[in-house]
Amino acid sequence: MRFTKMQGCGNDYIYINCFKEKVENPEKLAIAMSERHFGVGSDGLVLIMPSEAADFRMRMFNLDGSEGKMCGNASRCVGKYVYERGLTEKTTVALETLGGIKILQLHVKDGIVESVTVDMGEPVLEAAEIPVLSDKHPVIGETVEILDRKFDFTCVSMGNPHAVTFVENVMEYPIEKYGRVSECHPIFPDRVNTEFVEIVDDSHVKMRVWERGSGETWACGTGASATAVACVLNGKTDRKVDVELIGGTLTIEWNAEDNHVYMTGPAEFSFDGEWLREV
Ligand SMILES: N[C@H](CCC[C@H](N)C(=O)O)C(=O)O
Repeated sequence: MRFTKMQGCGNDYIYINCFKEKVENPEKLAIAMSERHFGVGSDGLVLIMPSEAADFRMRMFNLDGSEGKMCGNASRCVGKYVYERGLTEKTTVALETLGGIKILQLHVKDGIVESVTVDMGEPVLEAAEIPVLSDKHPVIGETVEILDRKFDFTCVSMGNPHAVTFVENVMEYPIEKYGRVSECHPIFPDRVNTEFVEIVDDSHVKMRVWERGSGETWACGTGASATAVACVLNGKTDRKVDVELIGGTLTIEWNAEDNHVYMTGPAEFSFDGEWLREV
């Protein structure tokens, strides 16, 4: 089975063109292919599929085999893939996901998709829809005890659940120690993606993420979007903010007119390959 490895800000996935390949058990395949030693090595698996409701459909699976409802970095890579591999000539592409239909704006120069802007839709702030067990609305400053520390979380869904907390010196922060526990904390019935955010100034933050189902990744598009919303809700930044991640920078704008969150960032091919194992 042929596959393509791509990454957006270092959040790397294996992409399979399901117009040509048949995937029987994506959960098992995600686990097998994502494994670094016996497999390809990645943060998970993304299926590019036909859609009845949009131009294309994307299903994404974390490296533990769990299916994510939406993936920001993968949606940009899908946009680049379908255009440069000739599946579409459109530069505005509708992508069906479990988190709804997302509109991708491909920024093309000389036939190459240099970056993509994704309309991530409106942030969801109702506790029950995130979901998080909290009686706050919006869920700002929800104090949760994790190991030896108390964290104040701002919770947002971008189609998938996020818990954002503000820290100092994020690049040195022990996020595995705390992220691994917050991921499975009982107040998050569907588990959660946890973002640790350091404010640099009104339009620039640094963020690291412990992702549900994948552990620390070098970038998270839905997480960067949730981070921008949390920063605005807490009065820490403007509505347009550069989110600096380990693997690169995403520009996020929470538009005051339409309440939509827009994410702009890169997408890159790494290599094509052929998977030879029966899974
Ligand atoms: N781990 C996430 C899915 C991947 C999201 C992230 N890689 C992104 O770019 O948005 C979840 O289970 O909700």
